[in-house]
Amino acid sequence: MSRPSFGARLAAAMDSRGPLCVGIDPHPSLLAAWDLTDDAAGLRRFALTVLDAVGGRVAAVKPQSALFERHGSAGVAVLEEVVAAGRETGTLVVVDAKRGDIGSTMEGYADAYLRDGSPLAGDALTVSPYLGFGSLDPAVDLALATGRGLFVLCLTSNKEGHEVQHARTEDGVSVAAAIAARAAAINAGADPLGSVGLVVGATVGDAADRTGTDLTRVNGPLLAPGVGAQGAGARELAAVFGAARHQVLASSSRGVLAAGPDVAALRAAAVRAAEEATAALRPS
Ligand SMILES: O=c1ccn([C@@H]2O[C@H](COP(=O)(O)O)[C@@H](O)[C@H]2O)c(=O)[nH]1
Repeated sequence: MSRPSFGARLAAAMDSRGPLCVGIDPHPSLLAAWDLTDDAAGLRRFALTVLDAVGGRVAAVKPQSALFERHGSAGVAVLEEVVAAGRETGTLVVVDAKRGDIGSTMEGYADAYLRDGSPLAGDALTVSPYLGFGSLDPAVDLALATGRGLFVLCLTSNKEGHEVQHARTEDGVSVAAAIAARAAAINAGADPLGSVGLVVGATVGDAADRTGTDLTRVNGPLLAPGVGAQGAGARELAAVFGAARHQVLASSSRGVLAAGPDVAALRAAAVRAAEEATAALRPS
């Protein structure tokens, strides 16, 4: 039996657990702070501790692939284990690997991260549209066919993102607005939310307005990193997303992970972050 769409599953998860994604980012400095070794065994302990604390309690978790890949095949094996264990908890797993390539090799990435039975396939994948939005077609097709989702980089949280994302295409439309329009076209008619989301940093201030990016028309989830360690909080979430805020999945990694390794303290930090995100994004 086919699973419901990612958009529907995420909407339900955000309604029941709050609009928070906890990033699983095993930075060397955090491993040291948790008294863990900077190797595959340390990664494994770190990531499984985070899942123990927040699995089944938050809408989503987001393992950061780079920090597993830096340990080579042993690190990737841990990422595979974390993806499977995360899905077992019922919390949605967004693999943050920011993949993007020409169409023919994008098929390979889609197969790795979005195919049923692939060990790296979570519930959604972050992808980069900067080889052209159409180059993502293999990922879009496979995600929609398997009930998975994508988060397409649109207005990223880093200070350099504007160099590319605010630039104007030959039609005079900003790159960010063009990406948002392509996602909106794929999501048209989906209820309650489409499965092709965007990444829009909680740190981007009024960039959506300045680039003419209409987030309310995307009809898909908006993954908002930048909460916590990058300086954004409830005020920024409300200001950046305005009328699109009910679509937002706020994401915090170091802001929650700094509370570890104690499981109860991690859980409490995640609950606090989820309450803050709920107050900012879903005011009653
Ligand atoms: O625009 C983006 C896209 C992705 N990220 C990722 O989110 C986390 C942020 O970690 P914090 O510790 O909460 O700063 C990290 O994995 C980034 O690669 C982003 O920050 N901005």
